Amino acid sequence: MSALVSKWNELADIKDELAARDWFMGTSGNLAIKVSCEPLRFLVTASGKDKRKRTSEDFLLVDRDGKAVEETQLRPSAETLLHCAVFQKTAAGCCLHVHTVANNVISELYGVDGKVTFQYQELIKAFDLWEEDAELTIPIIHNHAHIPALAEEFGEHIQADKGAVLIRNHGITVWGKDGFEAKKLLEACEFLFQYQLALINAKANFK
Ligand SMILES: CSCCC(=O)C(=O)COP(=O)(O)O
Ligand SMILES: [Zn+2]
Repeated sequence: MSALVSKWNELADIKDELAARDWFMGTSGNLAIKVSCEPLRFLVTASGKDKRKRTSEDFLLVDRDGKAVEETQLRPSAETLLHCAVFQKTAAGCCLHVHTVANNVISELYGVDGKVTFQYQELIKAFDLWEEDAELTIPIIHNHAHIPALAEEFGEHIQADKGAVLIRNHGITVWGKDGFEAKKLLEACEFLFQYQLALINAKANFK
């Protein structure tokens, strides 16, 4: 099997799993997986599609600038520049972006601080934080309508081969060395967000 087909199938499987969690509401979300380093080529979701459906037109191959490599009617995701930033700056192999109610509410609650921090939570180990007092800090950036500006600010927070950034009242983008790691990090983040919201709610109702 060619690298392209194998990466296509890997990304399609991840897309199905995230769809099963209902993380692609209203055609939101976009996914990317690296196919080659030299030259940089990656598969990215086509823009505006219902990502819960599996079709032969779900992804297209783009270059390091996010431009389609072959003639196609498909448009790369409107947010392809964020995936470009990840693949240009790191050795990551996969980058996932989803909108969920939990990640949007957390981004609004903590948006004024520009970050949200988690400590004494087992699941921060997904980010290789093993010390008992370790903290996971996720930056929260402004939701610039101008995608190059969004990608610029996003890029300032890409400091390792794995990471996560919240975009205020928009969604989260995570990346990791491969599809398995990126999905693990995304699930860990969503767990932490849901926990935090449940805790705030429980405390408000605690007599
Ligand atoms: C309808 S959601 C608005 C665009 C967005 O934020 C998103 O994640 C999906 O855009 P795409 O171009 O990747 O379909
Ligand atoms: Zn989005």
